Amino acid sequence: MTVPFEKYDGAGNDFVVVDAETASIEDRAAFARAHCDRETGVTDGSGGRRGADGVLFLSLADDGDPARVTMTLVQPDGSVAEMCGNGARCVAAWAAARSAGSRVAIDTPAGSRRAVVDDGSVAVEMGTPTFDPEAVPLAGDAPLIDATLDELAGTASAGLSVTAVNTGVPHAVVFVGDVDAVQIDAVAPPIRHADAFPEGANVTFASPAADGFRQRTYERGVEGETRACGTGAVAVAAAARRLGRLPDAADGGGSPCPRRVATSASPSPTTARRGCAGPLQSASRERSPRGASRELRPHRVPRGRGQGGLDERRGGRARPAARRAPEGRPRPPRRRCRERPCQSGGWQPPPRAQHPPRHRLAARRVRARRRHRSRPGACDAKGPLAALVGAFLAAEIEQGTLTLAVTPDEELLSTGAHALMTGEVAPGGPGEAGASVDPLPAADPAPDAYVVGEPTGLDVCTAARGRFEGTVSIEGTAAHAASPESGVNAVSAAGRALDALESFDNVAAHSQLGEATLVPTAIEGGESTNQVPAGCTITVDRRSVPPETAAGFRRALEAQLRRSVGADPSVSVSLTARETPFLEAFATDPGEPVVDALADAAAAAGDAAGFGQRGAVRPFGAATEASYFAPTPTVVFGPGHLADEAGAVAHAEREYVDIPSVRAAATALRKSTERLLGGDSPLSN
Ligand SMILES: N[C@H](CCC[C@H](N)C(=O)O)C(=O)O
Repeated sequence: MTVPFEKYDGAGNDFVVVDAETASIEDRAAFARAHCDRETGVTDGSGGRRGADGVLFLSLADDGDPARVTMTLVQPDGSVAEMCGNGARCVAAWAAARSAGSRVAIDTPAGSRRAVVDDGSVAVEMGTPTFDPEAVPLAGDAPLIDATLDELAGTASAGLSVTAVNTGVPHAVVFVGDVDAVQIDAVAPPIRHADAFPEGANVTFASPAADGFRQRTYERGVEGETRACGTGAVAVAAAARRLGRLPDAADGGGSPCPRRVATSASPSPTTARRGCAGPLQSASRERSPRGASRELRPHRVPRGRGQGGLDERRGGRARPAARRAPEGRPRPPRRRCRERPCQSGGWQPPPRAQHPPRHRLAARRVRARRRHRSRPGACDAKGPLAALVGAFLAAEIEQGTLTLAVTPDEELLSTGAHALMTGEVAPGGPGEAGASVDPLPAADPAPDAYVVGEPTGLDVCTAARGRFEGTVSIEGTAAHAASPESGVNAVSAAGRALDALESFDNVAAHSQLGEATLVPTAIEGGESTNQVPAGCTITVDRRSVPPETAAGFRRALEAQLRRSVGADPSVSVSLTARETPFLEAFATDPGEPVVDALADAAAAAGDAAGFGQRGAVRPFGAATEASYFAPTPTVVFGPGHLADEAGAVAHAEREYVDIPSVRAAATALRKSTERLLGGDSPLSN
């Protein structure tokens, strides 16, 4: 049998291209193994390279704009790759040459990708890179960010720092001083086959260059180095951004990192920029070596100009902000407890707060008018912050470390908490351009517990639902409404999709949080009243319960919708992109010492202040960043209420907090801290 083929080259990645509509090949893996071989494989007779980096089997749908093509890349070892950046560019050029328009929709196993072919140059939408361990995929349940793998000890790749990212396919990105000096055939295979990557990984080395990075990739499926790799280029950009290795933005601000990254027609290095603004501060208290001093100091601050206690003369490290007098006790073993209230836009005194004379405070409330949606007021979360600061300053601790961290942007993207926990300053996050911070969990020893400040009415909240927003995209084929059979109606298919959303049942009811919910909140489709609509999107709001993650939800929903809607039209689900992790569901075991200690102390303080029964252990009713700190035991606690008998309080014009409840919260936090960091601490280490 003779199989017609073409040979395409994308930035150095070369592919055999076979039109799957005209050539039917039974064993695609055997075909690819035979014809991609660099010694004995195909040649196009023009003196070019023998063999290929893979075979692209392509099916072009009948006319449409954009042209729609299904791409299957079978690699030299017979495996199928979910995505290939340079392959996709070749596919776009191939499809555009066979259709009228310049726009192409490429269906890959990793999802649908749009491409534009313009005068010989091809730009392909590359999707959103993810470090989510489930999506990479990784064997463990923590992201792999600039970390060494123990299992590489004794191999040629021992000690290399790896960052795992999925850009359609998994990549292990390794930054080195000089990519040209890397013995890639020796160094890459141990990483490519590491147990950490249950489905293997492409291994991409990168080193800084004048205008970006130089890159070399050892490809899974090729089992060798290729001359270029599009998903690898995106992986370098994503990892560089995550690790703060991108050059500063020229203007020192803004967020020029694109959400979507397109490979260009030339094999140029990848560059991207970022900028950040706003403070991130935290403070630690611990015994000095002689047990003598306590200090309040910025614990971690961004490198850069002197905001938030920075001192350039000290190489950008924090300078002490305040000290307290020596106490002269011996230093016991270190132990940490973290406290972290969040505040959008940095901490500010409550706008128009009233400060009556001290002796009259008990009967008065601080009222604050919200001037802007992103500036929460008195109870969300200035009251909780005041209580945490009060407790932090007053607590008598006998052992361990108590840290107060104040981070901005809780209401929107949680860039402050994200930086605190990962060391990564997301675009638009706190600090200067190119900032980095010391991640809190890297402290030695790691934290035992976190208390997140929120208005809980002095109750101890141990769980909360997560919140994700996603878009269901249905893509059919447009046709004249007079002959509907010649099209594929995306709006009709949306009916089947809505039914499937009703019955979506991915996760069992949670003991503390009950059922997850899934609500379609917006729907859009069709362009003209006499046309079979080709596209329809449904926006969905998911309130999740453990153990569901955002990535798991997306995958499960897409699978269910594909089952319900069928193959044509195509259905995909994407999560609304954000620069920081989603606020996922969290649940702390109510038996944890931090829960007990705070519940007892809150009950006593509430009682003493005449508030009646307080300190109940219950779920929190609003979104919270607590999942950023979990699975370390985390509780949400503070004075004030999200709503009272007269209606909404938090985020409302009438937002207020009772000063006596701020005092009671501070007392509860102080007493519970003293119990947790006292001589008879119930903490285990
Ligand atoms: N070998 C890769 C896929 C090809 C990626 C590459 N050629 C690109 O340009 O993105 C894998 O199995 O994951």
